[in-house]
Amino acid sequence: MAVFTAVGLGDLTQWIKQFPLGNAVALKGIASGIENSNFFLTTERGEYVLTIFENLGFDQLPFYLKLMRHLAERGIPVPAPVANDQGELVVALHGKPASIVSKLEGSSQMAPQPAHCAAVGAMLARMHLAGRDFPMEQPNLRGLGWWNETTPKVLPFLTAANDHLLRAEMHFQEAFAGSAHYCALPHGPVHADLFRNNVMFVGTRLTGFFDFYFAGCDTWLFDVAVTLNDWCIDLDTGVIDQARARAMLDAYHAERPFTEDERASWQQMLRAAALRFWLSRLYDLHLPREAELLTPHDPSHFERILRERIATPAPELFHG
Ligand SMILES: Nc1ncnc2c1ncn2[C@@H]1O[C@H](COP(=O)(O)OP(=O)(O)O)[C@@H](O)[C@H]1O
Ligand SMILES: N[C@@H](CCOP(=O)(O)O)C(=O)O
Repeated sequence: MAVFTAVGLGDLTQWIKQFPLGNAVALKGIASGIENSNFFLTTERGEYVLTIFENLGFDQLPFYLKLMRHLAERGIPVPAPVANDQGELVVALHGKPASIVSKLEGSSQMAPQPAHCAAVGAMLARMHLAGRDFPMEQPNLRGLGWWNETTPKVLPFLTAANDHLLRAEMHFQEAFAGSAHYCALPHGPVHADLFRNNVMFVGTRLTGFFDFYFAGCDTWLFDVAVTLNDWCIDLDTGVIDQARARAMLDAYHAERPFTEDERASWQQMLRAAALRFWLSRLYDLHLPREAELLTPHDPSHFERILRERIATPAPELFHG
C-alpha cells in the first residue's frame, strides 16, 4: 500500500478548479511506489496521475517538475506536469505539496530483452541532449558529497569484509572524481534512477520515463552506468548480460556519441553507480525515515554488483 495521505474524490471538487482539466470524475490509489502517495485521476479532459509528496518539500519540487516539463516540450516521453491558473506546478493538497502530471500508457518491462535495452539507451541519449538548455541547476543529491556523509553512518552496521569494501571503494571514487578524465566528462540533467520500474513500454515501444525525483545535474555517463547496472544484468548474480549491454550502449552511442574521456572512465563509473545504490539501500535499511520504504530493498544486491564490477572488465563503451 503506497497511499500515505488519503484523498477522496470529494476532496478534489473545489481543488481541481484551479487546473484547466474540468471536473474530477474518478480517483484510484496506486498500490506500488514507496515514497509518495500516487493516484490515477480521471477528469473531463483525460487521464492523469496525482502525486502527494511525502518527503520532498515545496522548495525542492520545482527543479524536478520544470525538468519534466522542459523534456516533455522537447518530445521526450515523460509525464508532463499540468500548471494551475497561477502557472504553478506544485500546489498544496491536505497541507502537502502535490502535482498533476499526464499519465503514460503501457507498463514496466521487468524482463527486458535487447530490443528494450536499445530503446532505453536511445531515449536516454535523447533525454541528455534535450536537457542541455535546461536553465536550472541542482546537483545530484545522491552524489559523492552524500556518499561521504552517509558512509560513516552505515559503517557500524557492516561486517568486517563490507567495512573494508566500502572504505576502499570510497577511496577509489574520491581519486576518480579528482581525475582529469572525470573533470572532462560531459554533464547536465540526469534521471539518476532509471531502473526497470521507472520506464513504460507497450511491447518493445518505449512509452515513457518517469519518477524523476532523484534527478540532478551530474555526468551523463553516471546515468548510463546506473541504467545499465539495472537493465543489462542477470539479477541473481549481477553479471552483465553482453547482448543487452551491447544493445543499450550502441543505441545510446548512435544518438549521442560517447567521448574518449567517457571510454576511459567507464569501469570506474559502473563501480560508482553500484556504490551509490549499495549505500542508499544500506542507509534505508539501517536508518529508515518515516513514510518511506515499507519493504527496504536488499543492499546485498548492489554489494554483489559492486564486487562484480571491480573484478570483471566492463564491456567496451563503444567500438572504434
Ligand atoms: N505518469 C505516470 N503515468 C502512468 N503511471 C504512473 C505515472 N507515474 C506513476 N505511475 C505509476 O505509479 C507507480 C508508482 O510510482 P512511483 O513514481 O514509482 O512512486 P514512488 O515515487 O512512490 O516510488 C508506478 O509504478 C506506475 O505504475
Ligand atoms: N531504484 C532504487 C530505489 C528508488 O525507488 P523508486 O521506486 O523511487 O525507483 C533502488 O532500487 O534502490
